[in-house]
Amino acid sequence: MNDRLRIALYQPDIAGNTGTILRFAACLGLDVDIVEPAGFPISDRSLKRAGMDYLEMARLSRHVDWQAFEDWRRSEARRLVLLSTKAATAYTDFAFAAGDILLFGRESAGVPDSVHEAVDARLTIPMQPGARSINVALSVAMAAGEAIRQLR
Ligand SMILES: C[S@@+](CC[C@H](N)C(=O)[O-])C[C@H]1O[C@@H](n2cnc3c(N)ncnc32)[C@H](O)[C@@H]1O
Repeated sequence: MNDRLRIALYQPDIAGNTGTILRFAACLGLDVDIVEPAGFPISDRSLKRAGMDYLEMARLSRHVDWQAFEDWRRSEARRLVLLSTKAATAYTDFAFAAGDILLFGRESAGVPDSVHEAVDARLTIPMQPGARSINVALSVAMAAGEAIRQLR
């Protein structure tokens, strides 16, 4: 196993967000996992528009479903760290480690309870009272930015 940070997207359903995240990850040297099914084909025009030519640089692994992703992750002995609006620990209070996978939920529904329970840690980005959630690509940038800051 290499010690790069990874970004995992659970069944993403907005192609433009995934393209933005793939561009971000390519620029920063992060690997990306997509846990399928996604709500769009990987050839989607919005994904290509947001990811631009950075898609060619992106290190993307696709997993056919959650079980396939989990089997692979356990074989690599990587920690899985979920970013969730329902977590109690602030992402800035967590000690990230090399090789961690930061997991983000789908835009429409986050992750199911079974996934919430399967992870090693659950973190939140504190928001103002009444705010529901941050765009998933922005939450990737915030959490990955903090992990990179700690591990630099
Ligand atoms: C648009 S949000 C999902 C909203 C969904 N209705 C829910 O209740 O989870 C998409 C993903 O972005 C991440 N996210 C958004 N805001 C967040 C926050 N304040 N803290 C941590 N993660 C957040 C989470 O991974 C979330 O599953």
